[in-house]
Order: sequence, then C-alpha cells, then structure tokens
Amino acid sequence: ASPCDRSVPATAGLSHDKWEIDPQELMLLEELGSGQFGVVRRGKWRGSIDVAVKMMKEGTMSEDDFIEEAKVMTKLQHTNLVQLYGVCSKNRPIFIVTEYMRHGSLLNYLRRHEQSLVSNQGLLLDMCIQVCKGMAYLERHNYIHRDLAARNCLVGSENTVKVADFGLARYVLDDQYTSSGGSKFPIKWAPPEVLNYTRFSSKSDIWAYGVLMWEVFTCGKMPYGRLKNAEVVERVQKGLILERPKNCYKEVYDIMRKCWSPVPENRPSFRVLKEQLISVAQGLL
Ligand SMILES: CN1CCN(C(=O)c2ccc(Nc3nc(-c4cccc(NC(=O)c5ccc(C(C)(C)C)cc5)c4)cn4ccnc34)cc2)CC1
Repeated sequence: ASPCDRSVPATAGLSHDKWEIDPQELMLLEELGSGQFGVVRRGKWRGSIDVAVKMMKEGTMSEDDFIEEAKVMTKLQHTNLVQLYGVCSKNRPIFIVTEYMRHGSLLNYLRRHEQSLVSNQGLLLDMCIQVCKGMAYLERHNYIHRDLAARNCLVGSENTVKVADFGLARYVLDDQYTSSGGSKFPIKWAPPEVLNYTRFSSKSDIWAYGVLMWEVFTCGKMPYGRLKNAEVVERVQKGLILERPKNCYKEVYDIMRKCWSPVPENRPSFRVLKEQLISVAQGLL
C-alpha cells in the first residue's frame, strides 16, 4: 500500500527492525576481496540495488555489540560516507550490507592510477576534500572513525571518494589489531596520545587524516617506508613528521603539518580543515 493510503496503519512495515535485511532479498555475486573479518562480495539487494556484503568470519568481532551499534550507523547518512544499508543478523555468519563502490579502496586506486594522478594535484586535492567532508559530518555527530586511512576509503563512479568502516574498529576481537602494541595496530596513522594512552578522539582522526593526505599526494606510498612500528613510535614521540611529498604544493603540506601537532587541541577540526582545503583548491585552480 502506498504510504498515503489511510487504510493501512502508519507503522505498517516498521514492525520488523528497519536495519535487519532479509537474506532472501540478497543475491551474492563475485568476491571483492577479504579483509580483517573475512570475505566481501558484491551483491544485488531486491534484485536491482548494487551492494557490498561483508560476511563476518565467526569469532572476529563482538557481534551483539556491533548489531546494537548498526542501528546508529544506519542513521549516519552523507554523500561521502559509504552507506550502511543494514545487517543480516538472524543466522551466522552475519552479513554487513553497504552501498557498493565499484573502484575499490582509495589506496589501490591511487597505486593503480599513479601515472595519471601524479600530475593532477587538483584531483588529488578534490579526493582529500571529499574525505574531509565525510569526516566533518562524523565530527558533527561526535562519531570517531578510529581507523581512518586510504585503505579504509572507497572509490565509486565519477571519482567519488567515501569513508568506509567508521567505528567498526571497536568491534574487532583480535587484540593484535586493537592493542597499540599489537602487530596489526595501525601505528603509522596514530598520534602520540593514541600510542601512549590509546586515547581516541576526533583529534586523533585528524592526525590520521593528515597521514591519509600524505598517502593521497604520494599516490599510495607506505608512510615512513619500511621503518618498523617501534622505529615509527620513537620518531613520532620525538616530534619527527612525514616529509613533504614530491611535487606537493607547500600550502597543502602546511595543512598536513597542522594535523600532526603533538598537542591534540592544536590540531584543526574537520570543519575548519574543509574550508582551508577548499580555499587552497580555489587558489590553485
Ligand atoms: C578495476 N578494478 C578491478 C579490481 N577491483 C575490485 O576488485 C574491487 C571492486 C570494488 C570493491 N568494492 C568494495 N570492496 C570492499 C572491501 C573488499 C575487501 C575488503 C574490505 N575491507 C574489509 O573487509 C575491512 C575493512 C576494514 C576493517 C577494519 C574494521 C579493520 C577497519 C575490517 C575489514 C572491503 C567493501 N566495499 C564496500 C563498498 N564497496 C566495496 C572492491 C574491489 C577494483 C576495480
């Protein structure tokens, strides 16, 4: 019945949990890759909507806590956030269903298109601005990403770039990933207060965003090259920062450096950063 049909009670259709997706409405297609949690596949929802389906390997995440959080995540909606459509939580493994991004991770995209991107500072800056817009939305909603990096952003059609997996890090059970001493902890994207006290905040997301800008302007190089995590921790605590990428505008590098202020409060907000990046983009083009 159409929503304006008076004969049907207004709450019809809301009886089941809105964030719960019926697996029978999903058609699973090719594998897109596998990550921390297991296999990710492309799919079709209700026959026509392109989706990505994360099939959560048992024992990799605290599922009940995540399912609870999914209700909040589905409400976070922005053109630069990969939209969570819902979860299939009635059987195992649980599925996380999101909008589909056809060009894969930003990191792989940068590496694959280095030749055409390296001379296109305008496009690189635009990618950074898109990520900043998504992060400014999360900041406004007091939502911390906790693992912002080019590998956790995705590229869709027309060079759209979106932030993915925001907040998901809280539900990972592998303490090699969750503890700052673990082998899988993203040390190279972490500020001093996270290295020392695992104190996450929107200001620690800002530090990670500065490293993501460095990844973008180097077309996907590994920050600090082959340095071991312990050596990076030592350098960051001594106040050493990443060098200016080759042919990266000075104004852009100056903004990166502000994201790496040792004191969290001295780092800009995503709201301020967005304005600064847009004015640099206008000044350069
Ligand atoms: C021409 N090229 C051919 C090759 N190619 C692809 O194969 C390709 C195409 C599209 C892809 N799209 C997506 N790929 C993924 C995907 C694929 C593999 C692994 C993952 N990531 C994960 O599984 C994962 C990410 C983060 C985390 C924590 C919690 C640690 C932060 C844990 C797990 C995501 C998710 N998506 C959500 C929306 N769209 C996508 C991924 C890959 C890209 C295009």
